[in-house]
Amino acid sequence: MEIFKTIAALQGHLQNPDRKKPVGLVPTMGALHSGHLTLIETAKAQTATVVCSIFVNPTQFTDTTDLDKYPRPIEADIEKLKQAKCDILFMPDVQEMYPQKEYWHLDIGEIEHRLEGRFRPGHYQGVMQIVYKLFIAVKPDFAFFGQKDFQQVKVVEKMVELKSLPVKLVMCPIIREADGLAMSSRNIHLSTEERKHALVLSYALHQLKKSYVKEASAELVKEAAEMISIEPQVQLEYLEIVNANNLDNDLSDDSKGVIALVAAKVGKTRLIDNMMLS
Ligand SMILES: Nc1ncnc2c1ncn2[C@@H]1O[C@H](COP(=O)(O)OP(=O)(O)OP(=O)(O)O)[C@@H](O)[C@H]1O
Ligand SMILES: CC(C)(CO)[C@@H](O)C(=O)[O-]
Ligand code: BAL
Repeated sequence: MEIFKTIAALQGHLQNPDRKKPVGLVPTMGALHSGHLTLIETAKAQTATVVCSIFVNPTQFTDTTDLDKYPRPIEADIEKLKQAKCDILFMPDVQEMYPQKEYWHLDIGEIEHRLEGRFRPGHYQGVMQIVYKLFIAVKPDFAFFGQKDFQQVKVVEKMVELKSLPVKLVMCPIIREADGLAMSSRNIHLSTEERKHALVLSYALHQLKKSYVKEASAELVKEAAEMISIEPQVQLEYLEIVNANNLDNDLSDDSKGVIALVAAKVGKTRLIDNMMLS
């Protein structure tokens, strides 16, 4: 695996005529787990050169403590990527990606402000800013994202459309621990007790999936939210059933599916999860 820390070195390498196309990009913030490795595996199956980026992007953090304590086990990450036979690792520092202070704003409408956007205002502008920079640096034919960050996929989709970027997005399924907890780099912050309480999130989503009928969705959300709220150390931020096409509460045209999304703090750790219901 080749490792690059600068855009110039990465581009020099990618422009080599021996470099096989298509190129697939897997953007991450590191602290890699099986969810990330599944993205790499999918990228390997669908493209000829796989670039994984590891960059803890400061502009998408709305909480400085969250940024400071974000796990950064870089040596272990490099080892995992080598074992997964990733072709290229791009791991720039903050100075490389943001050599100067710059303004970014792209109006993508309501989709930015719903759900995560309500609790992390400005988060998706930061995500779009860095994903745009990565797309310009790597020029991938395909980019791979996890369904765990479903709203992020929708946001990036909108950016790709508005900026007319020649990249195809591939969304990969959520990888879970054996007991149902969605894998997340932030799970390592959970104590043993909190880890048990966190299970209520995936359990509530499974219950919603089992009992989902469109007409009863408000009632079902209320019941599931109550179940989450009574779990010790779990503070629910949102639980919503929305149209998977536009994240709107209007389910009248549900031809692109319906999805339940949840976010909660478990102790001090903020977790998200979601599940398609139809
Ligand atoms: N459990 C998972 N299953 C599938 N994809 C995942 C999973 N967890 C993360 N991803 C995807 O990996 C990519 C990089 O995510 P990131 O590095 O932020 O990891 P994370 O585990 O989501 O971390 P965080 O704790 O910050 O949410 C994103 O596209 C994300 O959706
Ligand atoms: C896409 C991403 C790597 C941008 O920093 C990040 O939001 C993430 O890890 O999902
Ligand atoms: N996985 C999304 C990145 C973030 O939480 O900032």
